[in-house]
Amino acid sequence: MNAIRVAVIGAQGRMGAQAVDAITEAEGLELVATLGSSDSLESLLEKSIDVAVELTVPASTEANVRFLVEHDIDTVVGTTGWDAEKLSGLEELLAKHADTAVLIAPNFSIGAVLAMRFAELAAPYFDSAEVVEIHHPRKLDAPSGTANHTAQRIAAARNDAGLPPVPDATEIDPNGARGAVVDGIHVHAIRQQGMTASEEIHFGSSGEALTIRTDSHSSSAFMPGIVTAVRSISDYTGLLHGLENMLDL
Ligand SMILES: NC(=O)C1=CN([C@@H]2O[C@H](COP(=O)(O)OP(=O)(O)OC[C@H]3O[C@@H](n4cnc5c(N)ncnc54)[C@H](O)[C@@H]3O)[C@@H](O)[C@H]2O)C=CC1
Ligand SMILES: O=C(O)C1=N[C@H](C(=O)O)C[C@H](O)C1
Repeated sequence: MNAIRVAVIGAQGRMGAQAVDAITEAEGLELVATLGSSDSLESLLEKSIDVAVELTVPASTEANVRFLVEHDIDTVVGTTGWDAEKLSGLEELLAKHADTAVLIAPNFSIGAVLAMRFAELAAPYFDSAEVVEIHHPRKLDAPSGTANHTAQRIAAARNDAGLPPVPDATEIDPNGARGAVVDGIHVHAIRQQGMTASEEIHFGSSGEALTIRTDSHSSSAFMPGIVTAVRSISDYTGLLHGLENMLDL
């Protein structure tokens, strides 16, 4: 069987550099292009790329991914900053490229993917739910893509179960101490030197609490997920939001 021909975009970044190594070492994958911020995406078109891995910055990712879809290249995206409007625009574009797939994965770590699933399962059983994410201070966006995705999934599970809004008597909060609110779920972002990425999901009901925590101690946590996604994306078409869609969770 022919090797899957892979390009990494954002190859000089923290994630991109590790992805280059992981793809180079992975059986059945062949790294054929690495692009940095000054390289043109056009250069990919003569290289018969099967899968592009996009690990850049929130300001660049949408244009990069749209270019790749327009040229029918399956794409695995780790970059954050994908809001509902950008996702629906991408879905519309993918509808015109019926054989092409894009995975937008807020988090490639299996621990984080499972934590989100556990949170979704727990959500209908608790009155209160809040998300706390902790990242390195170089991170450009807040709340993290993972925290947004977690809050959205908790909110959807609560909604499906017919739960009312989370209880909260706060009337006075001039400085935003209650954090961001994503689909009715409060999300708090901490930036801490020495951290890679962590998330805590706090649930509470009368007399009890449940805390789910996931820690990524280094970017190596994300590499098996990237390799899995690159290997399986050709089995899909359209937009997949979250690695869980490829893991049968
Ligand atoms: N989904 C996941 O599991 C993970 C996602 N991330 C996300 O991945 C993204 C990248 O993270 P890091 O590698 O830590 O950031 P980074 O800042 O170290 O790397 C980003 C790289 O992209 C390059 N770049 C910017 N615009 C570009 C363009 N148009 N074309 C090509 N390269 C371009 C920059 O020059 C830089 O080298 C962030 O959005 C981060 O939140 C980070 C870790 C895990
Ligand atoms: O910027 C990071 O580092 C990370 N970004 C992703 C996010 O925003 O959720 C994934 C992980 O948390 C690391």
